Amino acid sequence: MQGQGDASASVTESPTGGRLRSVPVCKFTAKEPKGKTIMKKILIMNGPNLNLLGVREPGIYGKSSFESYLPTLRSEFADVTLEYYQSNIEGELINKLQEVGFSYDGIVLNAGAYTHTSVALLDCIRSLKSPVVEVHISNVHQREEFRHHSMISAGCKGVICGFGLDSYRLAVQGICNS
Ligand SMILES: O=C1C[C@@](O)(C(=O)O)C[C@@H](O)[C@@H]1O
Repeated sequence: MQGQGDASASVTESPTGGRLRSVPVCKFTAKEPKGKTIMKKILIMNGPNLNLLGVREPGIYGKSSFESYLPTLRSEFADVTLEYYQSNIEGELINKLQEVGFSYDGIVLNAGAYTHTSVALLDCIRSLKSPVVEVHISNVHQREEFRHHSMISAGCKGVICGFGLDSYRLAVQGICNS
């Protein structure tokens, strides 16, 4: 928590007659009134084709849309503001990451197929202050070989895959715990 500092320096006589300059002291006062809790802010971001969850390959990704899962997730983290953003466009994902990535407590990112291709997303993630957790619904390591490599993992705090939509809950929990 940040507070407003009141820095002051003073000069005193030392026992040996010399003059001592004291180190400036910061007296911090909490900005928030007592009892007010500050909600953590986490963005959940889905990349291309994840707007089709529930419709797209249900045998792999399940039968629920993300929008229908979100209220359950929010109710499990009542003390966290969980925002949601989806785009099929790489540049839009980057714009959003840059917008929130210097102030939010964390980002849960399922970059979809951009996971396996996007140097631009990796560069962006590496530029941010907020921790990013990479998420996949499916276990990408049990699937085609081109899904085994992630371009973005190296910039992420952690990776969760293979737990269906529960992967998102585990990622939010991971951010809250760290
Ligand atoms: O779009 C997706 C979804 C995915 O990220 C997953 O959540 O399992 C796995 C990716 O390989 C794929 O391109």
